Amino acid sequence: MNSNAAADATSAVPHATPKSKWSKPMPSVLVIDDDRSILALAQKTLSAIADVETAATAAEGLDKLRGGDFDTVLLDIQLPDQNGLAVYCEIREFDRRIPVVFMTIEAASSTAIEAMQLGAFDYIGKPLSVEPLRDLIEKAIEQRQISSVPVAISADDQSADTAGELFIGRAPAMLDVFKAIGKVSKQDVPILIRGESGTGKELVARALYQYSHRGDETFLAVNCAALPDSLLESELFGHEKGSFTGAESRRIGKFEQCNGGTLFLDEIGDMAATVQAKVLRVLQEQRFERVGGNKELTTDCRIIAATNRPLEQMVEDGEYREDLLYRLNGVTIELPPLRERLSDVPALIQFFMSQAKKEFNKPDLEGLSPEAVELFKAYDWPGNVRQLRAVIRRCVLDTVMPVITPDGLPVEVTKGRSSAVPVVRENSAGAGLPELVKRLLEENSTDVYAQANEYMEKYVITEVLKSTDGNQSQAAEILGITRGKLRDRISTYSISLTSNVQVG
Ligand SMILES: Nc1ncnc2c1ncn2[C@@H]1O[C@H](COP(=O)(O)OP(=O)(O)OP(=O)(O)O)[C@@H](O)[C@H]1O
Repeated sequence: MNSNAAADATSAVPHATPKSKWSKPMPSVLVIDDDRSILALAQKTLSAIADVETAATAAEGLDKLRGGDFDTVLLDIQLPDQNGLAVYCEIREFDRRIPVVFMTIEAASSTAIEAMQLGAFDYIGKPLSVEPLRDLIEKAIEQRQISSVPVAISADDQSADTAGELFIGRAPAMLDVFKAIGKVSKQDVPILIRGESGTGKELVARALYQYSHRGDETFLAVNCAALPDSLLESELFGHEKGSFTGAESRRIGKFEQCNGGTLFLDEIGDMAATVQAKVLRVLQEQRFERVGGNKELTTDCRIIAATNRPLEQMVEDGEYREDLLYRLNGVTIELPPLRERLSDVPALIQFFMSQAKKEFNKPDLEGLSPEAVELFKAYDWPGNVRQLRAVIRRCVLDTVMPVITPDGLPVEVTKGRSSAVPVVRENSAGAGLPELVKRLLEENSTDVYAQANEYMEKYVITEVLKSTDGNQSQAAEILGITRGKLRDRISTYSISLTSNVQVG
């Protein structure tokens, strides 16, 4: 593929480099320990590399955490008022990206191992040694930096080299989207992003956040379709201890955590009436109560919502509140499906291919043959950009040749323009598993487990979808996974759906 052509096809919202937490002069570290000598030592050791805040109890620490902007937390595993692991879980609830380093009496204690299993960044044994402590905290801060790389929106074709995600597109409809982002990101109003699954709605939400006045504040995303109604309510608004079976402690919801920040509500159409009413109240009055609580709380949280569902129709059918729809769609950004902006396909191919080439270490890969590109441009991409990305990654992973030709493309793409009724394609799996394992063993493969698992997962999902005539809600229920997870797998494995199931 001509890289210049692809470069030309890449565009951007103008421009101001997105704000980053790292523009602040010093990273900041929170140290929570009831031993004053530890606090003093940490303060002295770390002050050269970070602003250090200290807290002597869990309650004080969590308070400071919520009121601050910390890049790493150094946490004692045994605090007087709360178990360190419980504190850790609350920190994760608040912001999953903050690395937490535990301090333990015995460096290899079982609690420390448990903490690592829960996802802690690392642990360090007491008594603390100055240099290992500084090195570890530096590493943690660096990790935080890496995980906070913003979505870049750039005209630069060095796109794939950028650590963050880029927003590719030059089709007129995408330029309108970029303009809209530029226009409304600084206005503190709710925004509704509409478009089919996989068109990039979450990318738009993150770009809106990064270019807003709240770009240095919290950004949290909730997929409303991924949780059952009762859990969604508690996820969004929190709950009081004992408010329902299993509510063993108070939980702070996303609206509260996100005070001052931006909350992205994905799949906003998938909400029970009770949750719709509570969300509407937050939009109107910024007020809500935790589940099982009487105390009225307030939040200053910008809401960005997304949906691929026909909300107007749902209002007509009595499934969705009209007042909520009007509150949400004051400003709407519409993302066109990929089939309506096929001119963006070459740039997207190049972007995803360069990423995959690096990730899968395929230095000899040159690109896609012109015939293959034509087929990509002729296909209608029912799964939109997410599907295109999954197909490219699969091709790059599978190819043993420097150029990917039509032979290396999935059958739905090579069939030319796909029919309006997509198909659940037969996966020749199931019976083929023993052969696959045998072949992988013969090839001295070192990822037999991953490949066999993928093969099985694809088979199981395809079979269940066939049994439900492509109905995803039923299939998710039968499989015992959320609809969000199912959608993700369908897209990853490029499974196409129909209500009239055929075997390809
Ligand atoms: N214009 C684009 N440029 C680069 N990558 C893109 C673009 N649009 C989408 N993507 C990528 O495609 C994938 C799907 O995008 P995203 O999750 O934003 O879609 P979505 O519309 O929110 O989907 P869903 O409705 O299923 O949640 C992501 O990996 C995203 O980074």
